[in-house]
Order: sequence, then C-alpha cells, then structure tokens
Amino acid sequence: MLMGEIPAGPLLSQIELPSDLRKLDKMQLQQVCNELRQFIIDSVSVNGGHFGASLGVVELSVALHYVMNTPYDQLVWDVGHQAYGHKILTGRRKVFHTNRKLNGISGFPKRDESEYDTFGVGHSSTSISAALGMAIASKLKGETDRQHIAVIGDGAMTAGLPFEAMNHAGVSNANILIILNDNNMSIDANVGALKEYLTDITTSHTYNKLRDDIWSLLGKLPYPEFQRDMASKLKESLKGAISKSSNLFEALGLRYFGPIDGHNVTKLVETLRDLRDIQGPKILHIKTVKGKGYKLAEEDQTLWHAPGIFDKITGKINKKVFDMPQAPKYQDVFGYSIIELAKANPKIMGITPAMPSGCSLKYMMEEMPDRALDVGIAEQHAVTLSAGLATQGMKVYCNIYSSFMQRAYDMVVHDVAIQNLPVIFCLDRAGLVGDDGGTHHGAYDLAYMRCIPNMIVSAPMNEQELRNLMYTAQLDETVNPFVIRYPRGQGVMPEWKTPFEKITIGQGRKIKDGKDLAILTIGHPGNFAVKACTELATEGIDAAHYDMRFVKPLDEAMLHEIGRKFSRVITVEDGTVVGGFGSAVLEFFNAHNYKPQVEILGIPDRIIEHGKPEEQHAECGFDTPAIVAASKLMMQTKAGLDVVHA
Ligand SMILES: Cc1ncc(C[n+]2csc(CCOP(=O)(O)OP(=O)(O)O)c2C)c(N)n1
Ligand SMILES: CC(=O)[C@@H](O)[C@H](O)COP(=O)(O)O
Ligand SMILES: [Mg+2]
Repeated sequence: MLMGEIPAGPLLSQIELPSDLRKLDKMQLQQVCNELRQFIIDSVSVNGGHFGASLGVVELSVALHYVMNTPYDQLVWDVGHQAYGHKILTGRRKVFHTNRKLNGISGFPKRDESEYDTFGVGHSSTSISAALGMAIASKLKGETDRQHIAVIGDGAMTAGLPFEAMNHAGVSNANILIILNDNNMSIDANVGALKEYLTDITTSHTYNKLRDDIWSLLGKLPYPEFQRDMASKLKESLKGAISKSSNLFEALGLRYFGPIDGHNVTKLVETLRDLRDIQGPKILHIKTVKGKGYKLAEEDQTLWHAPGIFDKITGKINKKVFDMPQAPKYQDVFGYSIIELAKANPKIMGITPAMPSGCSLKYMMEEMPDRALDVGIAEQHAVTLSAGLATQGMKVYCNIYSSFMQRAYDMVVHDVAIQNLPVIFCLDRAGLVGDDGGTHHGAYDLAYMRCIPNMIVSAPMNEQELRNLMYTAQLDETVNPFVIRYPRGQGVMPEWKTPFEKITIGQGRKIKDGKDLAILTIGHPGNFAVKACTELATEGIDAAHYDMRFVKPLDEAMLHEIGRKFSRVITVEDGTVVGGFGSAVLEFFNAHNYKPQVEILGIPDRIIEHGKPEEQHAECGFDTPAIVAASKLMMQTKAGLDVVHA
C-alpha cells in the first residue's frame, strides 16, 4: 500500500482497470457497487472533495465501464464532480487519496491524467457538444462500432449549451448516447420548467402505461428478431401519436428511453447493452438519488455536495479553521449587505445562476423571494436578464463566480456595456480558488473586464470596502456597469458591519506612506502587502502601500503622485499578469512618461493546478514572502536603471 492509500474491499481491490471489471460475472456487480460506494465515503471523509454526486452515480459508473469498451468507447462526464467512481475504476484507486491536493490527481476528469478521461471538465453543460464532436469524427473515420456517451445531470441540462447540442445531434446520424442523470438536484434545489417537465415525464401515467404496455406486449412475442421488428414498427407508428407530442427529447430528434432506476445495476447493464446496438442519437433518462447510500447526504443534499472532511460514522463535518476565526466570509458580507441595501432601495434585485448557497444570495431569496432569483445554470441568461431589468430602472446585483462569467462574456459586452446599463456584477471566487484548480480560478476577470468600454472594475481589500462598493454601485448617480470582484472565503475584519459610505469611483487609498518603493495592490492581496510592509520595515526598507481599489477607472492623481515620487514600483494582483492590473499601471506610466522600474506580481501565464490557496499564492509569487522578496531584490538594483527579472 502507498502512504495514505485508502484500503478497498476484496472485489474492488482486484480492479485496476475496466478490463478487470469486465471479467466479473454480472451477479458480482452489486458487490462492486457496494465496495466502490464505501471507498468514496472512506476517501472523501478524510480528504474532502465532492461527495453526493459521485455516490449517486456509483451503479451507473460500474455499468458503463462493464458494458462499454472504454477507453475505445468514449465517455464524457458533464462537470466531472460526479466522476470519482469513474476515476477509481480507471487506474486511479491507489492515488485517489491525492485527489485535489497539490501535485495529486485532479477532482475533475482531465485529458492529460488518463486516457479514460476523454474531455477536460469542471464547468458544466459541455458534455453533449463534446461527445457529439467525437461521434462525428468517428463517423468520418469509419469507426461504426464506437460508442460516444455523454453523462449529464438535470442541473447541467438547464443551460443553453446542451440544447444547442441536442438541436444539432437530433438531425445528425452521429452515434451518441446521452444519459440524463436526473436526481432532481443541482447544488441547491434545481429550478425551472425543465425540472417540472422531468418530474412530469417520470410520473406521467399515460406515457408510462403506454410504454410499459408496449414492452410487456413485446415480451410476450415469440422470437427476439420478431420482437425487434415489431418494436421498431410500433415505435414508428406511435412516433407521431405519442412521442413527438409528449416528449421534448423526441421532438428534438433523439430517441428517448426511460426513465429507469439508476440504482439498479442489473437493469442498467441490460439497458446499456440494448442501447449499444441502436445506432444514432438517443437519450436514456435515469432517476437517481444524490448522496445515495449515505443517509445524511441523502437528507441534506446541498450540504453534502462538497462537505469537506467529516467523521464518516457520526457525520460530523469538520469546520474549516481560519487564521482569523471571527472574520466573515466575503460571501456572507455580500449576502447580508444586499438585504440591508434592498430594504432601503426597492429597485434592488439579486440574481444568481445556480449558486445561491455558494454566493450567499440564499439569505435574500429566503427573506425577499420576489427580488432574489436563482435562474439555474444559465450564466448567459443571468447577464442578459439583468440587462433587461436594468432597462426598467432596476438595480441588479448579478452574482456570478468569476470563472463561470467567462461564458457570458458576449452578454457583458453586447447587452450591458454597449448600452451602458448600470448592472452590478459581483464576481465571486475571483483569484485562486484552491482545490477545484485550473477550471475554477477567477484569473482573467480583471483583464477581460477592463478592456471593455464603459465598465467600472473594482476589487475590495476587505469587508468594509466590499460593503461600500456595493453601496456606491446602486446609487442613482452611478450610471455604468460596475464590477466588484472578491475571493472565495474569509476576509479580515471581525467588526465588518460598518455603516455604508460612498466611495468616489476611481479613487484609491493610501494605506501607508514610504520612501524606498511603492507597492500598489488591488483587492484582497492588499492584506498580503500590509504584512510585507511591516516585515520590510524590520529590515530597514520603507515601502509605501497603495490600495488602488479600481482597475478602471484608474486613480490617475494617485498614479501621478507615485510616478513622480518613486523609481521602484511593485504591483500585486490575484489575477493574470497578462493584461491585468499591473499592465494597466504600466500603460499609465508609459503614457505619461514615467519610467520607474516596475515588477508585476500576479498569476503567471500558465494554468495553476489544484492545491490549497496558500500553496497557489506562493507558487504564483504574490503572497507576503514573495512581496518581501521582490521588494528586497528591487532594492538591490540601482533604481530606474537595472531591470529586475524574477
Ligand atoms: C458553468 C457552470 N456553472 C455552475 C457550476 C457549478 N456547479 C457545479 S455542479 C453544479 C450542479 C450540477 O447539477 P447536476 O448537473 O444536476 O449534477 P448533480 O450534482 O446533481 O449530480 C453546479 C451548479 C459549474 N460547474 N459550471
Ligand atoms: C463542481 C463545481 O463547479 C462546484 O461544485 C464548485 O466546486 C463549487 O465551488 P465552491 O465550493 O467554491 O462553491
Ligand atoms: Mg442533479
């Protein structure tokens, strides 16, 4: 056993790869499922990670790798937070204890990690498009026997992209199987008309009775060939009568099967075998329970989506221990402050695309259900909906994780910025997010927002600043789109509930005067600089510190002061160094002919993998020790002449 390796049950420990699984008798699969489920519980309880979603697809994961010839047959998991069983069955059981840790395996499927991971994921709703692309390529290569399977949840299905993909798949002859894993949950409760439809189709007596009658009639027919022939004839004749009018997926040109019980591994195996023989685009609807097999997770599916480390016997979740126990999370400052503001201003609304718990809008949804909405996984819709509301004078706080906002970029430009609508974008999870890794970092927002005309782009250094920026953004005199971006987790102010104060847009704050060099920060990393200045002082270096607050508009008066006074400048941001805050400062200095030596600290131009945020800050080189080191190095050079290279 490797150090940290989690022990597996007797059958599971014999399975290194799906080829081992396929040697088992079908009757042994239930035991494999039981052992796999236990292994996931054992692993996640000690190492953390996503939990309920993987428990819900244990049987499906086993059945898929048992029936399909993976990796030749291509399996695409949507989001990938449910793919732990898949990872464990495909060569990564022994290293599963390194899941989401620095230098360990990723929490999501990743192409360079395994040939069984056919497509890199983390963001939702991409699976059908990706699998369709693979299926079309297979057809062109003449691979008629190859299967392409997209496993997508009911939450991920609420986005636009799957419908774009199904609209295409339905008129293609591509060999694609979509498995809709319907557990009636997203992270929070799933929302919208599709959810209602999936419930209706599951419980519809007419539809199910007709389907069951047909199958039992077919079962009574004498020969399998005759059954098949009869099935297809019946299917054809009933197509117009029932399916198209009563089934959304059939209307899109997909053959619809189900719903079936996604926890019955034998039934899944039989069904997948049947479907393997049916060419063309098709969808299998399975019903599962998120958190299946761990009672507490079944009972509170939101809490157990990603609970962190817990005691698997008692179910007690270990609360994360923060450096500053009393300081709140930025998320809660947002969640409580928007309620305060909304009570005073009836025009205020809150919008989240599927992250009410994550971003804390849930508090407002509970208190003011008409004015705070979860629109499902639909970032593009969230932005344009906010734009529509803004045309009517509403003050909308559209709260989207920074990395998920990437897919709504055109809506920000076309629907908001070009019309200069004063939508307030609260970009949560800005900067480096930790365990979720490269797909989830909010690394690019400063760069991609600051290049758009009309935008105001800001980042608070602490809770009070967040509140004041939120307050300023909703004032009637603020007529531009307003970005406020802040990181995941804790701030720094135990006494965070300060009275609201207006901030002058484009005005920074001088935190500390100094004479040797200037450290310019944006957002939360300003706190790293505060500590760095204290440390530098003990070594006789007198650094000035400016919290610039805005990347757009820049505080030009402050930058003139800095340009005139300092020949050494360090900029610090938790965003990409390519085109971000540091670049904006350099552009200003260049335009005004200031020539200080400038070092830009931030996220380098490569993908930062999973790990703890502190490890990632250190790796990128913008934490306190890195600021101290860069300052000391800069002080060794002759100001304004030598160029410092890290
Ligand atoms: C574009 C995007 N928006 C939001 C998320 C956050 N997110 C991850 S999983 C999830 C719920 C997905 O629900 P579903 O597809 O039904 O899977 P389940 O967890 O129920 O198995 C959400 C909202 C994401 N990963 N990507
Ligand atoms: C898979 C996914 O996208 C989410 O579950 C994400 O991991 C949530 O991240 P937070 O824990 O930061 O809300
Ligand atoms: Mg779901």
